[in-house]
Order: sequence, then structure tokens, then C-alpha cells
Amino acid sequence: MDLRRSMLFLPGNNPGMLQNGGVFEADAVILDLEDAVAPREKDAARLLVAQALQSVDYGRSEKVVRINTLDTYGKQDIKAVVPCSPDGILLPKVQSAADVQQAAALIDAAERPGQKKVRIFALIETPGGVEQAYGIATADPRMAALVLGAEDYTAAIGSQRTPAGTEILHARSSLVNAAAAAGIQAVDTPFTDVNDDAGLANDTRFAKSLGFKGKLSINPRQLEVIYSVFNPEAAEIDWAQQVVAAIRQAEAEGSGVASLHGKMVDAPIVNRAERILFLARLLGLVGGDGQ
Ligand SMILES: CC(C)(COP(=O)(O)OP(=O)(O)OC[C@H]1O[C@@H](n2cnc3c(N)ncnc32)[C@H](O)[C@@H]1OP(=O)(O)O)[C@@H](O)C(=O)NCCC(=O)NCCSC(=O)C[C@@](O)(CC(=O)O)C(=O)O
Ligand SMILES: [Mg+2]
Repeated sequence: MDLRRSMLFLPGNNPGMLQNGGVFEADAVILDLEDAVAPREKDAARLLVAQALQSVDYGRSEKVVRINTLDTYGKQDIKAVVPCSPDGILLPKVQSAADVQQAAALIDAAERPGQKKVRIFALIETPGGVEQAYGIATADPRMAALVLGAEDYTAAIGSQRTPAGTEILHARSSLVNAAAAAGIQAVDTPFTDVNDDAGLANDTRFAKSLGFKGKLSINPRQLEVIYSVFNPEAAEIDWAQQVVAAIRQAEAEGSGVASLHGKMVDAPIVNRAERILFLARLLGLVGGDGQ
């Protein structure tokens, strides 16, 4: 499992933000050539992003480039940035499996021999994309995650964002289900008020409860809040350790079901506990044996 609690957007036309993007310890950075960049700045931003990929140390952050749609500047973007070894390409406004397959073929042609395969992240931000989410998630082996873009999506369905998020519940759940069925991750839409930490925490907790594995961010100040939600809490880790201990003891006694504080522990509960311990191990919160 790759750690993508938050993916931080860095506007591709802002040399300062591109340069500093490695210091925030985001699980992923997204060097943006699409909506953060005005049309007259597209060529300059493409050069800047290609240069940043080769010269800036983004540390442990996964390096992802959001390109433009393939019917605008996207083909030029792929040609310029893929040979600079990004870890992934975020495709905006994906509507169908064919969109992913067309991009995959272009990426394939642009990769240098021996280069690590570039993953694809599909930004789902249209009603058609939501309808086709499973086909998109399974369109190509390069697919790493489905990512929700709620601003474009709500504009397209003629709705408005609200704090409760009722208007995007269907899209959120559709993405989570499609991604889980395809065995990839779902990453939630950004929270656009960078000064409302409480609102961000609520929105992130809700996204996590639906099954999202991470959330986009647009400002480094949002990372700590998002991490605090996605990181397993001490009580969760403690529960997971007790579950694993209980099932081990039951198995030693020849049973596949255990009881913990009066509650049944069987395979799905153990799977959930193991996911928590896996994440805790990745984050160094427990040792290699889960203790
Ligand atoms: C929001 C704001 C203007 C706030 O500015 P503020 O000035 O109030 O920020 P401050 O916190 O005061 O900055 C303190 C220090 O942090 C530095 N700093 C800030 N942000 C940084 C950053 N991202 N990376 C590195 N550094 C950063 C800053 O340079 C300063 O450094 P320094 O001067 O050295 O102290 C700013 O963050 C920003 O521009 N964010 C990126 C916005 C963006 O990428 N949008 C497009 C992507 S979303 C999208 O497209 C989604 C979607 O697809 C979804 C859909 O469809 O639903 C769609 O279509 O909408
Ligand atoms: Mg968008």
C-alpha cells in the first residue's frame, strides 16, 4: 500500500512554490500544469515543471504532474515531463477508460528505456466520469488511484459546494467503491478554505469514514490537519493489536473466530486490524512485529 494521506498541489507557474515543495513532507506533491496555470503561461510552466522534476529534491514525496486534458495541451505536457521521471501523471477530467488508455499509450511512447513506469492518477470531476468510475479504475495497469475534483463536478451538475457535502456524497461513494473494487486507492477533493482548520478536519474525517485513503491539499498548512485524521490513533492501534492477539490465540486453539470484550472477531475484523497495523508500521508508530 502506498501512503497518500495527502497530495499537495504546487502551481506549475510558481518557481518559489515548486522550489520549496520538498520541505513540507507531503506524501505526494502535484506539480500543476492545468487549472493553476493561465493559458498564456502554459509553455513557460511546462518548462519550469520539467526543470523542477530534474533539479528539486522532493525527498520522500511521490512526484506527480497534473497535465492538461489531451485535447488541449496534454500531449505536449506528456512529451515534456514524462522523460523527467515523475512517479505519476494526474489526468484531469477523465470521462472514460478510453481517456486513460490514450494517455497510457502516450506515456509509454514518451518513457525512456529503463525508466521506472509512470503511474496514472485519474481526476474524476464530471458526471460522466463518476458514471464510468470502475471502467476508468481498471482501464490500465498503470492506474494508481481515483481522485475526486468536487469544484468542477458540482459546477457540472449545477449544484454548489456546502459544508455538509450532501451534493457530492454520491460521487464520493461511487469513487470509493469503484477504486476498492479495482484494488486501487481513492483520494478526496481539496478543502478550499485554507484558514478553516476545523472545517478541514470535519471534512477529512467524513471522507475517511466513507473509505477515502487520502485528501488533496492546496496549502502546506493543511497537511498536519489531514495527517492527524488519517494517522491511526493510539486507541485504534491498541484495539488492532488486541484483535490480532485474540485471533492468534483462537487459531492456536483450532478456531477461526475469537471474542474480544464480548465482541466477535473474525476475518473482516482481522483484516481491518491488519490494515491499521500496516499503516502504523509504515508511519513508524509500531515496530516491525506490530507491537
Ligand atoms: C490557496 C492559496 C492561494 C492561499 O495563499 P496564501 O498566500 O493565503 O497562503 P499562505 O498560507 O499565507 O502561504 C504561506 C507560505 O506558503 C506558501 N504556499 C502556499 N501554498 C503553497 C503551495 N500550494 N505549495 C507550496 N507553497 C505554498 C506561500 O508561498 C507562502 O510562502 P512564503 O511566502 O515563503 O511564506 C495558496 O495556498 C495556493 O496558491 N495554493 C495552490 C492553489 C492551487 O494549486 N490550485 C489548483 C489546484 S486545486 C484544483 O485544481 C482542484 C480541482 O481540480 C478540484 C475540482 O475540480 O474540484 C479544481 O478544478 O478546482
Ligand atoms: Mg478541476
